[in-house]
Amino acid sequence: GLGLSYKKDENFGEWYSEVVVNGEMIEYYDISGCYILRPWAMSIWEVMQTFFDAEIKKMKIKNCYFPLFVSSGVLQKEKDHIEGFAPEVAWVTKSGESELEMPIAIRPTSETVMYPYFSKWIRGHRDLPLRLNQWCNVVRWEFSNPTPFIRSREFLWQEGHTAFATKEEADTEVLDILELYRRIYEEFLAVPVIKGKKSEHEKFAGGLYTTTVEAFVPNTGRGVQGATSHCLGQNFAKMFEINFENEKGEKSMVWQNSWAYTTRTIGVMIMVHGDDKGLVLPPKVASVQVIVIPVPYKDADMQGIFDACADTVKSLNEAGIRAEADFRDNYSPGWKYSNWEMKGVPLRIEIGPKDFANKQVRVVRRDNASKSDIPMADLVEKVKDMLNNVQQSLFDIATQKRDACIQVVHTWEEFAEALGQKKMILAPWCDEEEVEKDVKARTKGDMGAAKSLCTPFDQPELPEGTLCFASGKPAKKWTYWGRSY
Ligand SMILES: O=C(C[C@H]1NCCC[C@H]1O)Cn1cnc2c(c1=O)CCCC2
Ligand SMILES: [Mg+2]
Repeated sequence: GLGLSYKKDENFGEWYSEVVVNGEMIEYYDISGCYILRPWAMSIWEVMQTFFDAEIKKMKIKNCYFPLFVSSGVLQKEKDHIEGFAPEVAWVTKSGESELEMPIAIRPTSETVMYPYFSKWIRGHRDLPLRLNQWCNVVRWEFSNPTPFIRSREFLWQEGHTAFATKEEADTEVLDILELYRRIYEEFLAVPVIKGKKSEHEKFAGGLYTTTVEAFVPNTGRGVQGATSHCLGQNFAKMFEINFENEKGEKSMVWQNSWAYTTRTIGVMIMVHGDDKGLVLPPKVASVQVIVIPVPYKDADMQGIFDACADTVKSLNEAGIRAEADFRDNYSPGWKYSNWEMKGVPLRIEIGPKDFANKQVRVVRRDNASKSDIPMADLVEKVKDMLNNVQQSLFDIATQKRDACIQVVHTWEEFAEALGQKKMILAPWCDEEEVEKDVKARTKGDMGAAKSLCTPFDQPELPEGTLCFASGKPAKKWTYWGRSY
């Protein structure tokens, strides 16, 4: 039938797999871990891309495109960068029937593709800052359970790669980009995130430090890294000899950043807002914000009703609202209601004989199913307000639900209990990597181990003498912990 056969709160994994297909976002593909992004998903990616691309252009960052393929020698150049990840790298070994002389890697990320050319292009301080971005796909042959949008073997992203003369400039840009990522989640996807720094153990090994926006999925009690903005320090400059002559004529290495967000953003939004009727799309990213449906009646003036629907769509479109009408004559209104609810369209407008006679329309909100009758004369303003209310309400409710999952703890017992309750845990930590590894070891299990998610920039008060929840040593900071994707 039309509805979902799994409930979000009972079978989350099955609910998610079903809702991404029934909502016409994803089609499963015959290669495991690879998915077809249908237009209903691609349009969301494009809304975010339009915003982010415009913002980085304001920062004088330029788009480029580097090859998909990486030669083996270059890829192996940075051992710690690749060491832990080697099994994830996909290789081309043949063309047709013949073996390639040298296997060629498919980019899992583009540091090693780009940086030999950064070295060639950057000679003097006038060549700095060099700030490039590319919108592309990358391939990582993941083995843990593939999940549409959240963990796939190929995904779309943007990857920014920048080089500066000073660390200060790099540090500033890291946070400027992280703020854009926060805006993507909170202003577009209506998903609350926490800005913070990754631990030494969780950061990108090739970099100096990693900042992150951390989201959380209440249903699974798992944190999810929403996007990352790294300062690479001078590590890659050393490796790839990216030097410049500064104003004093001295030769020095550049300071670099790299930053990315991916199509994982869409999966997080679905997990947070979706319900048992299907997707629930925040208006900002919905390619159809309002669907207008004629409600036929046996001897009613249907032409008048169809015209009213067309006029409604026209006036909404002229006001910049993405509206469509569903005139398909082979489906009942009831079928259409369920179909567009499954696809998560924020507002539905019904126009039947009574509405038409009273020069009003019936508006139904997808997020809370509330109904209201609006005079046609006030329609555009009222719909604009309703769309803003839906956007804000989705964010407020998601924030309340996320906050309800946060548990502050001081001892291991409290930590273990909160973990069992699928919480995101805020705990005082001594900031020692050995202790972090110990937490992972002590929480290993079939649900996956707990790990540090981030040390929030917004630090609560840490009273003198507070002890680390895991080691009992003097705590240095408050850190979020939990299971993650
Ligand atoms: O990709 C990065 C760092 C950086 N890459 C560029 C964009 C920002 C940020 O993601 C880390 N990383 C993750 N995953 C992998 C690699 C890797 O370098 C390399 C090998 C395959 C898997
Ligand atoms: Mg990975």
